[in-house]
Amino acid sequence: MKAINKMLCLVDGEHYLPVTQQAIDTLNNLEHIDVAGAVFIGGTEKLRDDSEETYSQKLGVPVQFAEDKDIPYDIIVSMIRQYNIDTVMDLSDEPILDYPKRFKIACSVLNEGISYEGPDFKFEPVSQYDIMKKPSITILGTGKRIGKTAVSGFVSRLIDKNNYEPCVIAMGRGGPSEPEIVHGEELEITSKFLLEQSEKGIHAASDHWEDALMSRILTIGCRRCGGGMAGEVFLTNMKKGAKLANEVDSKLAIFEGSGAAIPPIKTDKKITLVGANQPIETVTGYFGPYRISLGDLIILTMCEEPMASKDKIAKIEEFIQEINPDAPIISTVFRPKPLEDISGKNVLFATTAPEGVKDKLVQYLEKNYKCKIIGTTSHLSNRPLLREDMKKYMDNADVMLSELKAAAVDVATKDAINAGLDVVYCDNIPIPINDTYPDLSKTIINLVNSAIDNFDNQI
Ligand SMILES: Nc1ncnc2c1ncn2[C@@H]1O[C@H](COP(=O)(O)OP(=O)(O)OP(=O)(O)O)[C@@H](O)[C@H]1O
Ligand SMILES: O=C(O)[C@@H](COP(=O)(O)O)OP(=O)(O)O
Repeated sequence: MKAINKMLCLVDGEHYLPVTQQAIDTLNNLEHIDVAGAVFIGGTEKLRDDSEETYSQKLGVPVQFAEDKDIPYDIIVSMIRQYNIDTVMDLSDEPILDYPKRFKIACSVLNEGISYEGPDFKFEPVSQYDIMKKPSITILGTGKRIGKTAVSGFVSRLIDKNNYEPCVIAMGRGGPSEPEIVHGEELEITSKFLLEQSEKGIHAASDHWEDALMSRILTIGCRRCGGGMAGEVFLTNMKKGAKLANEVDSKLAIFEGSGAAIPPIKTDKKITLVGANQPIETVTGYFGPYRISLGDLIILTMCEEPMASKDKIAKIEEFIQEINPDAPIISTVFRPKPLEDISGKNVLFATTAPEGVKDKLVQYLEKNYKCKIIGTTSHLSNRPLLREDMKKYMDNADVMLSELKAAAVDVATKDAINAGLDVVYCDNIPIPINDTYPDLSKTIINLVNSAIDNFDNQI
């Protein structure tokens, strides 16, 4: 049986009161809707009386007024809680609400776990299915390639080393049709093995292969198609993957988002990744604040020039602090870490990192891994350009060093093996930009411990 939908309406004084009243009556006349209250969010053009009492009487529902000229985001949230609201219905419009204000309302409403609707839109909080029978965490992000897999690898290795026995469940747009277990803890995942997988038609650079190779733990690969503005996916088999995660030999599950899509599984704690390289409005506007508010720990990635200036990093940190004051924030950069010894070798380095940081990464590799980088390509995700770049340098290289992403297997690994090169894969390690931030490893262990406490307290 369908439950009654308790609504909170957003109204304004730019509408003539009888018009708003008709809209509320129309909603209330529907059997499944109960308008439990209204928030007067501003506007005086057609306002004849500005008392909460008169408005409440005329509209037939409790009304609260904005106390100042800005949109009363806090009153909307407090009324949602007070009246146990299911849906916020927007009966206002320009000029009181513009797009940025509506997104801000949407983030506040979705954060309360309810829907925000207007005449031609409906936003819903991301699905969170309650499946897990062991402690779990989520790693989600505000965009594509901002380092979820890199951080997930760092987290899994760290907690594995500390005997928490994690497994990782990843979903990707190249993931398998049935959730697939990869025993990273047992399998020897070599370049030849990955190439064999790729030749069977599998996306062998998919996130769960990367996780398994980089972290040497059990991973479960899932797929997803599409991603909504607030992080919902159109299709995924991650629910099945979560059930599998309950059964496998591990004590803690790490769910990894894909792009800006959020794993649809209810977990005990969440880490939100924010890319300092992203346009600032993607972080501070649209559904960036929603994702940031979901995090119990916020890791800012790519915090260096040319992706982000000091000023931009400070602005993002300040914004995060304002909207999610309880979550620790740690600003980081990534540095490459080859999985095998490449000292003394002539290396061709393939990455998806932007051209602008290439020189920094090359210097870092040469200094820390005593190799000679004789050529690089940042075209790992563009097969024709990658092939062209590889041809230029392959004759002089001993080793193909590549991230395990995009065309790393079907092009980089394949062509390198054919040319007689050794293939070594390369991880990306998050490193805090200075020591004013909380210690990354300790903060992650604290988060994992509180996820375990949270799980234990719910049993
Ligand atoms: N110093 C750096 N500066 C900028 N980008 C870097 C740097 N080092 C590595 N990168 C890039 O950061 C990205 C991290 O990718 P990763 O797969 O971890 O992100 P993701 O958020 O999991 O991506 P997806 O959305 O595909 O799941 C890679 O493209 C990598 O090349
Ligand atoms: O298909 C996958 O597993 C990932 C990784 O793809 P590549 O990095 O290998 O392209 O794609 P996602 O949908 O998360 O962007």
